[in-house]
Amino acid sequence: MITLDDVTLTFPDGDRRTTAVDHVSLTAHAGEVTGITGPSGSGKSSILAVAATLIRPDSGRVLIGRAGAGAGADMVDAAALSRDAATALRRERIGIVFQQSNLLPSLTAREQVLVMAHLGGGRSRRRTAPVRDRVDELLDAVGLSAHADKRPAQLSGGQRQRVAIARALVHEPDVLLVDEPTSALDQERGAAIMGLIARLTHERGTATMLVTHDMVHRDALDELVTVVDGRVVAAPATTADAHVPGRSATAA
Ligand SMILES: Nc1ncnc2c1ncn2[C@@H]1O[C@H](COP(=O)(O)OP(=O)(O)OP(=O)(O)O)[C@@H](O)[C@H]1O
Repeated sequence: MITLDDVTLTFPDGDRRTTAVDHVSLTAHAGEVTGITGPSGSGKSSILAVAATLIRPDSGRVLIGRAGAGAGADMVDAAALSRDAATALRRERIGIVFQQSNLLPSLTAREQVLVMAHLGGGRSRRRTAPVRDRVDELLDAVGLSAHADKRPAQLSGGQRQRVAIARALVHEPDVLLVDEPTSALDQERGAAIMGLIARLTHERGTATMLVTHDMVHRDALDELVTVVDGRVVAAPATTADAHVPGRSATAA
């Protein structure tokens, strides 16, 4: 799981500071997709950057723990780590999928994932499996076995996102952070990517935090947090009892 505990983040803004994240507390549980939504500029990407240890917050804790670890035994406060230790934590325990898939143009789909598997430590719980087997298993899991030898230019936008997802999962991270995964996709491909993220999250037990402004894909989220002006305005709700404005109108 990952917990942001009373996190505040400000940025310099002329001679004052802008508060991008304002005392935010939220948790993404293992095996669940927690969506973060809200208007443009509300702080969604900033929350994700703090969760990813890419930006250190002004205050608050970023607690990361392994799925199944009892009573916080394996919890680390990423916000309190040195830069090097945060980098190591990110490599080993956090997978990140950005809006654009950021693939290397010269590498095939398989090579993109292999490179990531060889980079950094990682501490796969299935270390016994050779790296190549793990990579091929992941490519299969994201539905890309038939395209493993293609380069990004030969893949569709949705296929490129699938490679990015496989790459983010190759270390079997505790936490998966996903920023607007459907922004470059049409609705059908977007729904397929969201369904894939939900399935892999449930199967692999990752604590997935996913930024989206698009409630079309609400059903793929287990929980939903709404952020306005850097603050959480709606507590996480389960799929069963969440009321999403406009959802019933869409269904009608
Ligand atoms: N690097 C930065 N330097 C200064 N201000 C920043 C920086 N990054 C974000 N901000 C400010 O912090 C606030 C939150 O921005 P953020 O990008 O987190 O919002 P967002 O909800 O992800 O927006 P969008 O949906 O448009 O991507 C905004 O006021 C933005 O201008």
